[in-house]
Amino acid sequence: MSEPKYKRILLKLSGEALMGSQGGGIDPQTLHRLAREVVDLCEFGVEVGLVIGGGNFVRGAETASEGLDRVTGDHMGMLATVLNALAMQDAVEHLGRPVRVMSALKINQVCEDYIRRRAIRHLEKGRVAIFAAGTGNPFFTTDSAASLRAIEINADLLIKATKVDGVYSADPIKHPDAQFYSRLTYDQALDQRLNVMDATALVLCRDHRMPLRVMNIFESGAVMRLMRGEEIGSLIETGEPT
Ligand SMILES: Nc1ncnc2c1ncn2[C@@H]1O[C@H](COP(=O)(O)OP(=O)(O)OP(=O)(O)O)[C@@H](O)[C@H]1O
Ligand SMILES: O=c1ccn([C@@H]2O[C@H](COP(=O)(O)O)[C@@H](O)[C@H]2O)c(=O)[nH]1
Repeated sequence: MSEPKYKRILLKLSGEALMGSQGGGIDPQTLHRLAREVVDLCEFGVEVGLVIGGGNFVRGAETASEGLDRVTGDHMGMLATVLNALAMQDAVEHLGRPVRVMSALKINQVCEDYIRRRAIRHLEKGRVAIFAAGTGNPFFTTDSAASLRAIEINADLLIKATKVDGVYSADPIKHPDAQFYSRLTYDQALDQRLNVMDATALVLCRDHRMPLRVMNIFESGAVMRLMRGEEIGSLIETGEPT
């Protein structure tokens, strides 16, 4: 396929995967590999919005269980996503691709504020737009931020690139014999509590008919193959009303 199957995508990258084999932080080789893949997608003609998690640094729910105030922990988590976004901006820029970080929290000496119309303009101009600081609100996750931004920028597809190959009947890390689903509806994922993505994010995508592809972040070149028309990972869609 010489034309990409999807014109505009929102790619959600797992923060935790960025740490590579290290116990935390950012592994430079993993960062570079992912940046290369993003730039390759742009060169193929895909407009790419990115959301990167913060799990390689802080998760508010985890720090709360250790005694830190939940909202403070969530603020720390959102700032962690800014660290990842800035690192990715640098890596993408080094590969010669124009890129902008836009933050949901105001830190405009470091990066741009998130303004929807500006974000769309960046994408139209072929710049990678990295949406940092999640939704800007505590008690949410970057999965919800990814769903929100995908809908706002009118993406053709939301991709969650994570640590597993797709959606299973149960968490495949805890249940290696779980069944793989290549296609399912949001209602199925919600009813069966298939926790590959949080419920808020799934409901938002379902209600706005945003298709979601869940795939493995560690499989090099997989997003490009998807753009070339291959079936990779699991596709979640809004079912037809009964
Ligand atoms: N039914 C399921 N199918 C597939 N994965 C599942 C399922 N239930 C739970 N999971 C887990 O969900 C995880 C993906 O979500 P998680 O929020 O942990 O990661 P992420 O959003 O990619 O990372 P980060 O929070 O670092 O950005 C998978 O690694 C998998 O272990
Ligand atoms: O809208 C949001 C997004 C994120 N957070 C906090 O950041 C961390 C890291 O994000 P992950 O999705 O877990 O990678 C998250 O655990 C929250 O603490 C937030 O508060 N609001």
